Parts: sequence; structure tokens; C-alpha cells
Amino acid sequence: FPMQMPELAKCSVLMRERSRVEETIHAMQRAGAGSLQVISDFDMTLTRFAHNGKRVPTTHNILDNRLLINEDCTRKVNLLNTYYPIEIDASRSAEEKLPLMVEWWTKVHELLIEQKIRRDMLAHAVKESSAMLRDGYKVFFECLAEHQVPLLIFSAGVGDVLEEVIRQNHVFHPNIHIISNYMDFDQTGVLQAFKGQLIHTFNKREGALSHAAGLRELQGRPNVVLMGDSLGDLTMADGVSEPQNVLTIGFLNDQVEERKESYINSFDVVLVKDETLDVPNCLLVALLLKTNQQPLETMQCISNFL
Ligand SMILES: Nc1ccn([C@@H]2O[C@H](COP(=O)(O)O)[C@@H](O)[C@H]2O)c(=O)n1
Repeated sequence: FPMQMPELAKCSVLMRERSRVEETIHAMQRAGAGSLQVISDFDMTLTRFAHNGKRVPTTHNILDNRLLINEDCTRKVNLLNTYYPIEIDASRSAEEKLPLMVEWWTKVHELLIEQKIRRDMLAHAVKESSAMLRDGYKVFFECLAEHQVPLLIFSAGVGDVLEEVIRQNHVFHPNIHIISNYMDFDQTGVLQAFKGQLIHTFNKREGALSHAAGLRELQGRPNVVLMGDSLGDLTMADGVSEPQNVLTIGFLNDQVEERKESYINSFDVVLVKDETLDVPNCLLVALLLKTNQQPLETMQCISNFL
């Protein structure tokens, strides 16, 4: 890296092609906020992966609370956690993982339905959980809301829980749209099913084509910042019609050495074990506040923020 950007040489920020990142940022700056949309995964992308050496719960994990499920269900759900190493296994293809992911999600959802979870208990479970958005989340959410840039949160987690997490963090603004697995409650407020087609880590393309593509608020915004923690997240922008500039940011949280190469080859910017939203925030500052900057200055701004 050139001398004027020493921070970008930090080993936690990896870029396959720095010049492409610069060019994309510059093109997005020229087009302005009105052309931009942000598409982000939720669990382990907008939320932290770990805190003080302990894993931060996913939206599914938050449901593991005695207010909602019994001990036997906890035991059965935990037995199914053997699917997580498969989800992140660098030696298996997405095609190979796909049926196993369907199996994981389906079994867990069936177990949850058996528990007759009550809708009015969800907020309590989120309050009692150690759910945590990444450091810098306030700047991220506020900045997008203030500039009326749509934020599509595309999650294979549980939508009702996800909504409660962002609500309890006071960042559920009107620019947010969510595609996720939503619970279906009966008229007494008891979980009876999950709505619509199951979303797991490796079928987000289908959801993008069937749901995101139809969202009126996202029309006419051909520039996309996409954020995810899985290679499956790269398909979240497949529903954008005639995309012009797409900048992808990948959070590499786990199995770093095994997955580094594939992440660098797939995402434009890879953030290794970075629990913050500092880099996306820098980008947003550059795209939304400093519209006349040159790409080099933008990169300097990102460097300063880091
Ligand atoms: N029973 C399950 C199923 C999935 N997970 C994890 O949740 C993540 C999905 O949510 P995204 O917001 O990241 O799309 C996924 O990566 C799984 O690891 C889980 O914890 N329990």
C-alpha cells in the first residue's frame, strides 16, 4: 500500500484488487445517495461474532431461553449444532451443504413449533440474551436513515427476533426492510408454523429474486454495498435490476486460515476478526457526506477511521 494509507495495510483489512475498490467507491460517490442501497446479512454481520471470548447468540440461539423452550428442546437443538461446522467447512461446496442446511433449519423449526412459543415472550428473551450489534452500529443505522438510503437486512435467522434486537437497540428506522424466516402465530399468540419459503445460508438467491426484486423502495438504486459473513451472502444482491456498482464486504469471523483465500477471491473487502462496523461506516461517510472527494482521499478517510 502507498505510504499515505498505512492503516489499510493492517492485516485485518484484505483486498484482492484495491484499485477496483477505489474505482467502485468513486463511481458510487459520483452517483450520490439517491442511487445507493445497502444489503446486509444479520447474524454475525450486523451482530458481533464474539464478545469477551464468548460467542454472541444468533437469532436462533436467543430462542434458547426457558421462557420459550424446555430443557429437552435445548438438548435436542444443541445436538443439531454439529451442522454449524458443516456450514463453514471450506472443503465442501455450497451444493453439498445445501441439503444439510435445509435439514438443520427444518429440524430446529419443528422443535421450536412443538414448544408452543408465545409471541409476547420474545421481547423478554431478547432482553435477557447477550445479543450484541457490532461496535459502531449507531453510526451505521443513523447515517443510512438520515440520508434515506434503504437498508435491506436479509437474514436466514428468525425475523421476529431480529426485529426485536434492532428495536431494543433503538435503531429500527423506516428505511429498513427485512427478509427473513418469520414465525406464524395463531390467534392466541402461540407459534404454529414458520411463514413462507425457508431461508437458509445457501438459498438467499431465491429470496432475492422472489422478494427483494419486488421491493418498490429499492427500485432505481443500482449501486449496492453488500455485507455478509458467508459466501452464500454474495447472492443477496441478485434481485437488483441492472446493478451498476456493487461493493461487497465480507466479515471473516471463524476458520480464518481455512477460508481466507476463498473470501479474498469472492468479496472486494475482507475484514478479518473485526468486531466493528468501522470500515462500512467509513465507506458510508465517504459515500454520503463527502460526495466530491477523490478516491485517494476516500481511502485516506477510511484509513483515518480505522
Ligand atoms: N438453528 C440454527 C440455524 C442457523 N443458525 C445460524 O444463524 C445464521 C443465519 O442467519 P444470517 O442472519 O447470518 O443469515 C447462520 O449463519 C447459522 O450459523 C443458528 O445459529 N441456529
